[in-house]
Amino acid sequence: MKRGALDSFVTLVAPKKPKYEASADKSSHASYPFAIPHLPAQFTEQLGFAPSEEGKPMNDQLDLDLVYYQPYIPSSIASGVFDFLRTELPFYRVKYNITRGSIQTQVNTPRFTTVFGVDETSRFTASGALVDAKSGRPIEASRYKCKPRPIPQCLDELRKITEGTTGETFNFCLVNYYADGQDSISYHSDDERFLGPNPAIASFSLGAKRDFLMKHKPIPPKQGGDVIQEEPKPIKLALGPGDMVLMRGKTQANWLHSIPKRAGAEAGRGRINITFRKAMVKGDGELLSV
Ligand SMILES: O=C(O)CCC(=O)C(=O)O
Ligand SMILES: [Fe+2]
Repeated sequence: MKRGALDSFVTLVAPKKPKYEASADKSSHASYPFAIPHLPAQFTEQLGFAPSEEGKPMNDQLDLDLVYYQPYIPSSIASGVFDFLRTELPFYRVKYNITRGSIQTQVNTPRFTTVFGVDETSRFTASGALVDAKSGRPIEASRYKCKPRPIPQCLDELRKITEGTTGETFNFCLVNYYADGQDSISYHSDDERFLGPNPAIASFSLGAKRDFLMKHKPIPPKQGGDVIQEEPKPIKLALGPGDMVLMRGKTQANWLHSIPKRAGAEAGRGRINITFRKAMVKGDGELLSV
């Protein structure tokens, strides 16, 4: 499968009456298509009370290690933060080509995406230059196929609070926007090599309620023996606005997760998912599940 070019950036239609007061301060960088306003002060203040609820450990199933915050982001600001991010972040739809036989088809990823951050081998200076993490020297032009972009202040505020709560560190942020119930992500695990073994991923939900499905990967029969271990039962979390699921330990190595398409009352509404991850070594831009 050939990963193809990114669609051009789009500005999503602003809600009629934004539920936030836009800050005059903005994050700017040569890699952004436009400046991204800082998190409105009212949201930053309310995030001081996060997490709203204590996290519930979910580790009673084979290879499963989750902490479920229901919610993490205070409900007083959840819908405002959704509107803010939907309006102010530079979302795009990733397109790629698949070839079946001799026929090439272009596939649209069924959701909008935007990615920020850089792995541990590099860092951004205060002026926005990308340098080698150890030497502080400018990195060679060939290091990255896709130019990394610094995490804008509005997401970095949430990243820092999440680090404090979870005791994990994050340097990478992927945001998904599901415009309606037709948008989805198929079963996958976030086990890319650049995330290292046993990655911790903090995954936030805003906007429409959507089901987060998890199932254990097939367990191969034990070699030389007749012991067949059954996979644990699948899990369904009905993620609501402000919820956060921390996935860690052996979860990614052994479980798959997905957000299926959805019909019904919530299908007309959009949903935003923010994931914080820690990229250990440089990746290949391979963060793509359909
Ligand atoms: O939208 C979600 O809750 C999950 C997104 C996800 O699994 C991913 O981006 O890897
Ligand atoms: Fe994922």
